[in-house]
Amino acid sequence: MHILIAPNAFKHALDAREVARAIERGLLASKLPCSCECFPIGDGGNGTCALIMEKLQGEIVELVVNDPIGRPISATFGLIQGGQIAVIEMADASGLHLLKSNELDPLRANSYGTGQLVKGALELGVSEVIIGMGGSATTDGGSGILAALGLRFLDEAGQEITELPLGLEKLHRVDRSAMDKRLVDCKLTILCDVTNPLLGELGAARVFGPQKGATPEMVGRLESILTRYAEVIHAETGVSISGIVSGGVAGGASAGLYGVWGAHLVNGIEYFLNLTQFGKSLEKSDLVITAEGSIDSQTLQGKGPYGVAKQAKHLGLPVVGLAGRIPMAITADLSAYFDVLMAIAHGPCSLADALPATSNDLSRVATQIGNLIANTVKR
Ligand SMILES: O=C(O)[C@H](O)CO
Repeated sequence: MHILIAPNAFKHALDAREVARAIERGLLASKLPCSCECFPIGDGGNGTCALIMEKLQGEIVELVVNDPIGRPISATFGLIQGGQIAVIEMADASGLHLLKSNELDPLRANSYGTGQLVKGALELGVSEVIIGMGGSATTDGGSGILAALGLRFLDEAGQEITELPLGLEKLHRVDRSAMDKRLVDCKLTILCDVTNPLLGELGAARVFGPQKGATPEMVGRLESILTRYAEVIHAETGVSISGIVSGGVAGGASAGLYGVWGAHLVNGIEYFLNLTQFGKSLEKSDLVITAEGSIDSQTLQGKGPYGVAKQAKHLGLPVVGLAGRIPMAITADLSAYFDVLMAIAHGPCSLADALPATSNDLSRVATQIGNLIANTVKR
């Protein structure tokens, strides 16, 4: 039996590669004679571009850029297709993981460093930029990225606003005249990790602001800033960004880049699986195991395990989903994609106790699955 192991990362516990290895370890320790292929996946968030680079064997370029709160850090981007396409991971320069909890600063954290990476790629003459978005520390609507590319944010008196995103409370208009001219001929594709819109109850500030340190008062201010930002971009470009699907990705950076640069917003996992030719590995497999910290109805909104299961089901393959948390009742929607959905915990425990046990839990459950199949096949 050939088993394809295609998990996402378990946030705060293991990256996708480690998850895959833990499952593989468990299967190989079982009674099931099997071969495994580890195919860790990414849906736009942390680690996605590193996995793309690994699969496509791209060239890595290193640059010193600003982190979300303006400190210099070393970040990388990748070049694929003979240097024609740059692959950038927003979290590399602007990620939440770069800040300690006492450094979170949602009104001032910005995406300027990601813009510096884009500029670095343009310097090398790329004709397309792919940005994996998600896992960001910012709620600046991508104003930092756009500022690094020459967009000027002006107040009513025509003074340039440099403190992003807080200064955008006074935003009156934007000036595109000094923007990098190379953007015109460069395609931008954004791999989106969620479908949330820029504004409103399900928007970037309300849903993701709190995990970036925003208090309820800050969430309100960020929502007003993004509302004003959307109005000003609309006035300048004629493009409405307030309600577009996935406009709330990475603090609204997807929306800002859609409005000003004409970015193509795509489902992160689908794009990832196509780019890395996941289908070829599927064709060789008898069973697929996917996993993520949590698998529930949200997963079906386009998250990693859903993308994997969808393609596997298209070929009629059985799919096992492993997660730290699953719903009490498995709905028909979920069972249409996951033949078996299992929580991996070894007993009732707090998240703090569960996280360090993730690797062992995954291996133990994988061994159980392997043993079950081995015994079933024997009979
Ligand atoms: O970066 C973020 O805000 C979240 O991952 C959603 O995109």
